[in-house]
Amino acid sequence: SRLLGHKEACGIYRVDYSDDLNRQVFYVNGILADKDLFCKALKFDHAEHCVIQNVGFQYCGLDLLIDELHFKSGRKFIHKVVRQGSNGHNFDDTLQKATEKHADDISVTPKNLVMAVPAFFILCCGLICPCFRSRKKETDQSALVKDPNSMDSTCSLEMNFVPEKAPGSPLRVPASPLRVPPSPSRFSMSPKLNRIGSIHLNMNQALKATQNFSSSLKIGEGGFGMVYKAQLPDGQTVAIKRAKKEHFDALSNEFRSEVELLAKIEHRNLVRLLGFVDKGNERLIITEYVANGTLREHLDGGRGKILDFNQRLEIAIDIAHGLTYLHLYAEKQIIHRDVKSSNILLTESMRAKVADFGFARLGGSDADKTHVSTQVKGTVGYLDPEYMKTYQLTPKSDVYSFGVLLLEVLTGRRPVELRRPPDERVTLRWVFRKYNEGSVLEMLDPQMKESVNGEILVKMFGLAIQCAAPTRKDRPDMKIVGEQLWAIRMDYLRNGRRQ
Ligand SMILES: Nc1ncnc2c1ncn2[C@@H]1O[C@H](COP(=O)(O)OP(=O)(O)OP(=O)(O)O)[C@@H](O)[C@H]1O
Repeated sequence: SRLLGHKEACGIYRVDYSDDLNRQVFYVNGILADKDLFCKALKFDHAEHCVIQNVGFQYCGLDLLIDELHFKSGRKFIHKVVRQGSNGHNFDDTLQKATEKHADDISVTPKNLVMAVPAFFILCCGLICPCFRSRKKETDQSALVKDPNSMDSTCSLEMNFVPEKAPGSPLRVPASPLRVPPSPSRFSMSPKLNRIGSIHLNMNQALKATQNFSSSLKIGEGGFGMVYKAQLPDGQTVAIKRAKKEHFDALSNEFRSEVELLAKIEHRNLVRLLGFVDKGNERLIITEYVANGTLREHLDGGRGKILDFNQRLEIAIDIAHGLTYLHLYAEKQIIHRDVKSSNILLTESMRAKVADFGFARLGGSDADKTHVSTQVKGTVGYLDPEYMKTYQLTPKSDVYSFGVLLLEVLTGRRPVELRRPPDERVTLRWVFRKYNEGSVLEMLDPQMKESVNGEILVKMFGLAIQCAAPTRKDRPDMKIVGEQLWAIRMDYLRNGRRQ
């Protein structure tokens, strides 16, 4: 048998484990796995004469090998070993896919995460400024490499509106070309958008629906501007986002991007675009109204009842499904770019919808194109460090943000909490340390009174950490994340509640 050092290629599977405080956690190709699968992978590699240091043979009936190995005392984490594999089935298929994709990669080791996290922290501190938000101006470099498909390169978007002086015209205008006045201006109707059958409001109608943008109907405010709850004559309640005037120039691309992207998608876990107004000094987006506030508000306890664990799991699954749709099933791949808890809206039945596509970008459409080069946008604390470094945007940037968000869901903490002691300020860093110490129970949101089985928590935290891996190739696809969460939920419902 060969004794391998780090990063040497051998075997089909990359196997990792940790056994802090007698809690064993197994991974195969960076994905949480049960012991059987772990041992299967390990034995396979062993049969291939690939033996790795500290890999947990003792759990798999391979004790004879232990003497050959130089086990260190205390915590053990290991790694790396990848080679082209053979076809498997079920979970093996996933592993196989991951194996092929990760061939040259460094996996999420404590070592490289520990190295990445201070860098992440430094970045956070550098970017934190007055608000926790970074919307960097486009750099020369990114402008040069900008993808032609990027929304930023759209010169003008023709917008859709009904003439303002159409007395008595219904607010909901059926999509009919006959209603579309041809207009030479850049605000004229887009045939493509008109076909989607959105609600079309003119400014008078929008003013009426929002009672002149009454502060009593204001439901929120974001970077884009104010958001109002509005009632249409047919009784339908909608949300209307109104751009701040001073941001018109800066927001024009964002506005167009949001309208175009939202217009194309329909999924129960994504906030639906219903209409838009782009007229003179006003830019409005009309979306479905989601009644129960943001996920962040619920985590902060600002909505009364504290989310229970099952609700948190369902919310995480909903978000994963919404993002999977954007990444895989939308007409064109869409990368959200601003996945965060304040962009998740909850319905009355506590189902989650992903909102705010203001930063969204179309992903690479060519088969061989893996990323879009674009300006860095998003929110500090959620930003993929690799994207910040390379300007290369892929769906894995959303996976990273989702990982950070999942930690919020589990701990209730924000990604960065400056009022905490220094070693707890960056939630991801704190979680990683606690996770390695085997203290998962201590990380659970203290507002949540119920007890959750430690095994379930290990899986959840493990998945979140993996999503937030510093290198994108070590992060699972959103679809796999959804499947994993689903499996964890099944497990939880069967036997995850602690007595
Ligand atoms: N469709 C909606 N239904 C109900 N409430 C909404 C809707 N959209 C937004 N809101 C409310 O308005 C607030 C502001 O939303 P908005 O998307 O403009 O900003 P944000 O996401 O909080 O911040 P930013 O846009 O700067 O990232 C939200 O936090 C939410 O409370």
